[in-house]
Formats: sequence, structure tokens, C-alpha cells
Amino acid sequence: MSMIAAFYSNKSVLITGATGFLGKVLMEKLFRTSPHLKVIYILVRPKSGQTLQERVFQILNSKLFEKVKEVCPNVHEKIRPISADLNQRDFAISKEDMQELLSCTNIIFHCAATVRFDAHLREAVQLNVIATQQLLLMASQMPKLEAFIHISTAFSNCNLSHIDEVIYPCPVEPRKIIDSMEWLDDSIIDEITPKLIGDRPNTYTYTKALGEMVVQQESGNLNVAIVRPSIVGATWQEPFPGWVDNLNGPSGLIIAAGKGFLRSIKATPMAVADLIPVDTVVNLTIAVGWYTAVHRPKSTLIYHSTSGNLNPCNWYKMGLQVLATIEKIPFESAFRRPNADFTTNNFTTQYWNAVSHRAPAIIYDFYLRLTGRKPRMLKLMNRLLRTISMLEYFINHSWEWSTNNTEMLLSELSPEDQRVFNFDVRQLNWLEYIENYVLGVKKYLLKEDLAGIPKAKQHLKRLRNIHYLFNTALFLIVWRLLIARSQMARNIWFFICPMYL
Ligand SMILES: CCCCCCCCCCCCCCCC(=O)SCCNC(=O)CCNC(=O)[C@H](O)C(C)(C)COP(=O)(O)OP(=O)(O)OC[C@H]1O[C@@H](n2cnc3c(N)ncnc32)[C@H](O)[C@@H]1OP(=O)(O)O
Ligand SMILES: NC(=O)C1=CN([C@@H]2O[C@H](COP(=O)(O)OP(=O)(O)OC[C@H]3O[C@@H](n4cnc5c(N)ncnc54)[C@H](OP(=O)(O)O)[C@@H]3O)[C@@H](O)[C@H]2O)C=CC1
Repeated sequence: MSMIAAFYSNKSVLITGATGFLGKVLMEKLFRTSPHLKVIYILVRPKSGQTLQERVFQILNSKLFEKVKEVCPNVHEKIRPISADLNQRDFAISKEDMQELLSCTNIIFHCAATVRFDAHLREAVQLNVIATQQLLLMASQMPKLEAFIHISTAFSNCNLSHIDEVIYPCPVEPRKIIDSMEWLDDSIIDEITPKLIGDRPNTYTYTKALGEMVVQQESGNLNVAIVRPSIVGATWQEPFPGWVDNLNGPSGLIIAAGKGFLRSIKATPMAVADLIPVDTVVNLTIAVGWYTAVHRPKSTLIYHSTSGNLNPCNWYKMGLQVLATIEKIPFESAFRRPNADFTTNNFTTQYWNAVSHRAPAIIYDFYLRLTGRKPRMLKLMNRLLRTISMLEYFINHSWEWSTNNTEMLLSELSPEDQRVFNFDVRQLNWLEYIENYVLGVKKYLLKEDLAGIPKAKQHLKRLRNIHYLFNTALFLIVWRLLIARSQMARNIWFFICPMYL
């Protein structure tokens, strides 16, 4: 019997960010391994015209939750959505709900965050720092609370190249930042943002670092731990390989490459691609919850959920495998034949952006105009290039994360727990994982049927023929112009031609 699964039986768990990528997988695994869990409270806001109930219904009826229903048929009764907005004072939770949360919660997993790299500092501080502070305050009023697990990111200290499992202080105290957000207007915040974030690339990593400081400074007597995942990717094994449901991190770029939009990207091919499957992060997080509650470590332990130091893979190998898989299992209706390459300096990047990204988009828009349709490709391409520019920092640097606490925890688990809550990334076969990831992107993100593969291959053949035809026509036109205008070109032509006559 799994000790960890048994620990969660009869517990009341509170999850923030349960509607997000990581939160959903966390909820699924908790229910599947501990079907006798008492309740999971999830703090949810109404969104996109959907009520809380509709949002929960949609999650429970998704493919991700199919297996759970077999082991825990009454799962819908065990999820208790609480209407909450983490941007509001007291999270805008009703008095009755708050009372229930305060008196019943045993474990908190704080996953909610804004993960947007371009979030305004005010917005990022609000969610990644102030909401964390408020949740800690709530937690301090929970008599039954056994553990508070905060999800941060391995990139919160990406300004360093070697990162230990410790909290590194930011020059300005989080309290000062929080205070200043109350009276500074947006234009002044915009001005000071670059100075505050310093050598970090964005407000996301900066505010996640501030969030960690808040956890350290304001957790009082709580039993707290921090999990720091690197780039979270599709599931490795559970509940099935390759599940993914958002465009963050590599997923959006896999689509862009597979559909032939992304032809080149500035990357350091040999830099470590520190991806970590979402189910690995979740297994570690659940184990951390158990360990923190049962062993009550004296200080706040930080756990790196990274792959680089134990089982490294680089961007070159990853890119090749993405392309190899796309060739075997192509995506439907590609814009161009998938053939993404890495560039290593700004000049070649700009060149390929003009030649391989913008020029074909402009030509395609011209064709759309000619056929009476609205041009849209250049706009889409510019958006993609903006996204890539935001991700570039992470594919052009390498970091070394120490994983002593994570390895210590693994050694503390029983063999059964090591199996059920496997977070030993050394067992990951990258080529197999990437193949399943690409397949998962096709099935779960693009919702493409595998029966459409022959048609997709046919489409790629047609694109190849158009490509050859276009290149031949372009060559002939250029050559013809050269012959008309240059004596040297004419001489070369007459020199070559007799050989073939
Ligand atoms: C050969 C292959 C090699 C593979 C090579 C992998 C490289 C792998 C890099 C890893 C990168 C590390 C990541 C750090 C790991 C954390 O710790 S952070 C967690 C991850 N967070 C993120 O990835 C957030 C990144 N995204 C953002 O910040 C924002 O989406 C952006 C990039 C600023 C764009 O903002 P925006 O212009 O307001 O656009 P937004 O409304 O978000 O979306 C606009 C459109 O772009 C699309 N889009 C959004 N994100 C993406 C995306 N990532 N890609 C493509 N399209 C996207 C949306 O679907 C949307 O399309 P429509 O629905 O309009 O058709
Ligand atoms: N994805 C990644 O690559 C990595 C993620 N992380 C960390 O993991 C955690 C989870 O990330 P991930 O699941 O990918 O992110 P998602 O963007 O998928 O999920 C974010 C979650 O936070 C919720 N949320 C955001 N704002 C509010 C609000 N005002 N009130 C209530 N809920 C809110 C979202 O709810 P809603 O559905 O309503 O928007 C959603 O459930 C984060 O802390 C992130 O920093 C760390 C490293 C890498």
C-alpha cells in the first residue's frame, strides 16, 4: 500500500490554479491514487462566460479525467468549487465558504499564478506576490492545516547560472514593492520595471522570486515547502503519455514548427533543454505535501523539479526529434513543409525572419487578397515572432540546478511510493517522450484525428511540389534578367549551353 496515497485519504485539500495546466493534473492524480480523499476545494473564478459549475463540469468530462472516474466514480461530489478571484481582497470568497475553508483544510497546494512573460508588473505582483501573501494569512488561521506547498519556478533566479535549493533575496523587499504598487501609477511603474527586474528577462520570473521571499518571510509557524519546476511539458506516463492542453512553453512552438510557420529560431543548440513532464512535477508535489506534513522539516525546504543535472537533453536533440516525429505523423493543413532550423546570431535570425517568415506570409496574403479573402498571415507571423522573442532567453542559456532535496525525498519513499509517485527523471527516455509529446499536441491541442495522416502527407507532397515549382520559376526569372543585363552572365550561359547541345 502506498503510504502517500494513504496519507491523503480523508484529507481536505485546497488547490489554487486547479483549472490550469498543472492544477488539473494534480487534481487528477490525487483523486486517482487516493479515491478516499475527503474533498478538494478549488478556488475558481467564472471565465469566458462560463459559471464555476460549467468550468468544473468541462474539466471532469475531459479526456484527462477518464481514468479517475473508474477508480473514483463519485469524483464530482468530492470537488468543491469555491468562487474566488485571487486579485480581490480576501479573494472575494463568501463568508460561509471562507469559514468552511478555514476550519476544514488540511493541505494547501498554491499553483495559481500569471505565467505570462509580458504581464504588467502591477498585475504580476498582484497575483504572484500579494495573492501568495493573502493565502499565507488565510493558512495561518487554519487550525487543521498540515502543509502549505507553494509552486514557484526554477527560473525565479534565472539571473544566476548555478541555482541551489535556497531562497535568494531580491534587492528590494517584497513589502516595499507591494506598498509601492498601491500609490504608483502605471506610467511610473513602467519606467521603474526594467530597474527592478534587473538582469531577469521578465516580470514573471521577478515576481515569482518575490513570491518565494514572501513565503519565507510570512509563513510564521506554518509547515511550508516550495516546488520549483523548470519548463513544464506534456505528461510522460500518467494518466496517459503526451497529454497537454495549453500553448505555453514548447507546445506552441511545436505547433508552429509542425504547421510550417516556424522555420528558424535563435537558439543555442547545445544548451540544456530543461523540460520536465507535468506528471513528474505533480508526483513530486504530492510527495512533498506528504513529507512536509509528516516529517515537519525545521526549515522551508525547496525542491527543484528539473531534468538537466540528472538526465540532460539539449535543444538540438529535442528539435531534431520534434521534426522527425512531425515527418512521421504530420499535422494537418500545414502552411509550409516543416523544416525548422536553429540560428545562432542576430544577423542570421533577422535574415531568416525576413526571408523565411515574413516574405512567405506577405506572398500568401497577396494570394488571399487576389482571391477576395482577408489577408491574415503577416499578422499571425508577427505574433509568432513576438512570442519567440519572449521565449528566446530560455533557449539560449543553460542553468545548473542542484537537486539534493528532491533526491533526498526520493530516497525517503518506499519502493511502492517510488513507483506510484515516480519523479525519478533519470528513467525518462527523451526520444520516446518527445515523440509522445508531439503526438499529444496533435491529438489534444490541435484535436486532429490520426485517420487524417495520409491526407496530411498528401498535402505535404503538394507543398513540396509547389516549393520546387516556385524555386525553379524564381531561378529562371532571375537568370533571365541577369542574361538580359549582364555580359558576364551571357558568357557563362553560352559557355554552359553548348555542353548540353
Ligand atoms: C523545432 C521546435 C523546437 C521547440 C523549441 C521549444 C522552445 C521552448 C521554449 C521554452 C520557454 C520556457 C518557459 C519558462 C518556463 C516558466 O517557468 S513559465 C511558464 C510558461 N509560460 C509561458 O510559456 C508563457 C508564454 N506566453 C506569453 O507570455 C504570452 O502568450 C505571449 C508570448 C507574451 C503572447 O502574448 P499575446 O501577444 O498577448 O498573445 P496571447 O493572447 O497570449 O496569444 C495570442 C496568440 O498566440 C498564441 N500563442 C500563445 N502562446 C504561444 C506560444 N507559446 N507559441 C505559439 N503561439 C502562442 C495564442 O494561441 C493566441 O492565438 P489566437 O488564439 O489569437 O489564435
Ligand atoms: N507551465 C510552466 O512551464 C511552468 C509553470 N510553473 C508554475 O506552475 C504553476 C502553475 O502553472 P500552469 O498550470 O502552467 O499555469 P496556467 O496558466 O495553466 O494556470 C494558472 C492558474 O492560475 C489561475 N488564476 C490566474 N489568475 C487567477 C485569479 N485572479 N483568480 C483565481 N485563479 C487565477 C488560473 O485560473 P483561470 O483558469 O481562471 O485562468 C489557472 O487555474 C504556476 O505557479 C507557475 O508559475 C513553473 C514553472 C514552469
